[in-house]
Amino acid sequence: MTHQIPSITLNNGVAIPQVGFGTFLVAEEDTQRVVESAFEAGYRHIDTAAGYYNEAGVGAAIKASGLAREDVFVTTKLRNGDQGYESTLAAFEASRAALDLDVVDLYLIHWPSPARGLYVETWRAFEKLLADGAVRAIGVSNFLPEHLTTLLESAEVVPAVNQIEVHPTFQHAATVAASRAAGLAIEAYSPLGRGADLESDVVAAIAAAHGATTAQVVLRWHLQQGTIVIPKSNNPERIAANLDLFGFELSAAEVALIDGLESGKSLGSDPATAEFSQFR
Ligand SMILES: NC(=O)C1=CN([C@@H]2O[C@H](COP(=O)(O)OP(=O)(O)OC[C@H]3O[C@@H](n4cnc5c(N)ncnc54)[C@H](OP(=O)(O)O)[C@@H]3O)[C@@H](O)[C@H]2O)C=CC1
Ligand SMILES: O=C(O)C(=O)[C@@H](O)[C@H](O)C(=O)CO
Repeated sequence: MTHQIPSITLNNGVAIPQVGFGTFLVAEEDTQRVVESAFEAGYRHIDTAAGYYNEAGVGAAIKASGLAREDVFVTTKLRNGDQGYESTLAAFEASRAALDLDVVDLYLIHWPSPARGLYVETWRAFEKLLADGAVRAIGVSNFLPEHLTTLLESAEVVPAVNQIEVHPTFQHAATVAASRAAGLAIEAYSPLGRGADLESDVVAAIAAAHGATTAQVVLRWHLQQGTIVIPKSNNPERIAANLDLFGFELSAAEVALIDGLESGKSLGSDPATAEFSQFR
């Protein structure tokens, strides 16, 4: 099945496919196979991170796929423990080598890690990587409005994206609004609520009305708000189905019903305090 995946144009003119494939918890030894199957299903945007320890598998899949480099969009992220000017530049080189790429499409500060007090200095290194042409776009992840405000006070380049937890039961409205107001695109991580939001009766009823899966309905809800999504699955049928999103449209009333599922309960960690040992 081939899909026409729409792109979002970032604030520096770079186009990012609106649906990408997430690779958190895909083991290094499985990554090449899983990412190759994502390419076969039609994905052209892969989301990895130094802290996922699978960048080499992503790079191997790109090589094995035979796809033209310009047809694949790769995001990776800086580990918390690598924040700082020189350490960021060194960590980027390690990621670039693991991915076996000359240029990374999008590089993100994975978490603000405010206890370290280094994200502003780290951003200066990101700006250098962008100026040097080593990356096509730079952005942040898990930045709350207060972190964006601090960063923007001294940033020369406005981040292109904020990759944050967004799904029907946790819509993160204040952070989405602050990010969009500053010109950042929103990338929703855990877009399916790690599978939990698919259990909703509201979503199930809408899915039945469209002859779609619950995951397709939730992903359409994101897409119709201009949000970039990076669902993850290890299951080949779900990998394919999660990209088959362009044969139906939710009505405004259906979107509003899903909006009503907000619970305020995050499934992840609080960016104000999270540090993460695996991202040391
Ligand atoms: N920047 C950050 O801090 C973070 C970034 N991320 C990124 O976002 C990606 C996605 O987020 P993630 O937390 O994995 O959560 P998702 O919302 O993508 O949910 C993944 C879960 O949903 C299940 N699932 C996927 N598709 C379907 C389907 N069609 N029907 C039923 N169940 C389904 C998967 O199971 P199965 O595999 O069995 O299909 C898996 O258990 C990550 O892989 C990572 O790349 C995630 C967290 C934090
Ligand atoms: O997946 C990521 O990118 C994350 O940062 C999180 O999933 C984080 O590692 C976490 O939630 C650990 O429990």
